[in-house]
Amino acid sequence: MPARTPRSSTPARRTDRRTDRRPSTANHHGIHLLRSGTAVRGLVESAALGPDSLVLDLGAGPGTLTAPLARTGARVLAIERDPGFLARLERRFGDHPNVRVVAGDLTRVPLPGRPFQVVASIPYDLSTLLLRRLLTDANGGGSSLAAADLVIEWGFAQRVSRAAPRDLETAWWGAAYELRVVRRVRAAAFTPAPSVDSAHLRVRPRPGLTGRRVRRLLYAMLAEAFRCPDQPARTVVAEVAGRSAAGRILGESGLDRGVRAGAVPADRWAGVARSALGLSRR
Ligand SMILES: C[S@@+](CC[C@H](N)C(=O)[O-])C[C@H]1O[C@@H](n2cnc3c(N)ncnc32)[C@H](O)[C@@H]1O
Repeated sequence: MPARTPRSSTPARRTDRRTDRRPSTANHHGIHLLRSGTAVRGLVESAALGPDSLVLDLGAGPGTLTAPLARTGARVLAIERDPGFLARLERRFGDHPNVRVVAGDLTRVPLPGRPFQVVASIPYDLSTLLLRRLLTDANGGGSSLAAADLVIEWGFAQRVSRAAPRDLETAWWGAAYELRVVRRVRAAAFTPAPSVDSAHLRVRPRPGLTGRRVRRLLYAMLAEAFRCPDQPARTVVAEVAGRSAAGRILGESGLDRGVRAGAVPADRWAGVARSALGLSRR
């Protein structure tokens, strides 16, 4: 895929602000297009799409992912805001029966109301914002995301997929969703190559966490745990679920009595919340 200089000033694949690292590429728009067939195939296969699926290609560029997504038979929304890329997408997919090219800004384009998947190589600088848009919050607000396979900056992927997250927001994401790095996507897999590697991040909602009560309880525990990560997890559970139940809940969840709240893996908190409500942990 030849490098192409878009006409707009789109800040596409720039490093997420939290990392302070910036691609050193000469491409002043910072747009890095996927050119690795392995990475593209890995994303599309992981998504396991079929004719009933609705999939969003967020930041579709020239259609590198849009084309293999369309071949699965899924309905594809290719969302892009760069006029040059949009014209190219229209030329390629304007007559395609299951592709709709959407001119829109990823920060505010309306997301579908029905369950949808995302397969996309998203702009680095929108990574946090897009996860916030896609992943549901403790009150069930957010989108109808069923699954996502994303190419994001390696460091950001490591941060959000840590077993023991360091902040409340990533702990919530890790508790409510399985966030797994499937593979490293080397800088050379893009043209032009950015200065940092990327990752294929697989995002799937964890089963058994759809109810409002369990989500609220889970969030309350995480909030208490991250208010003071050095306190024992037992204190957190006692605070939220009651002192008398704390021992039983910890035992059922297989957590050591003395473990620090900040050291408990995010997915274990999901099990704790389910135990606290008398739900089975699987
Ligand atoms: C990393 S490139 C990926 C392009 C293509 N999907 C690929 O894999 O080669 C990110 C794309 O997002 C687009 N983009 C950046 N910011 C955007 C925004 N706010 N709204 C819509 N598209 C945006 C860029 O124009 C660019 O095409």
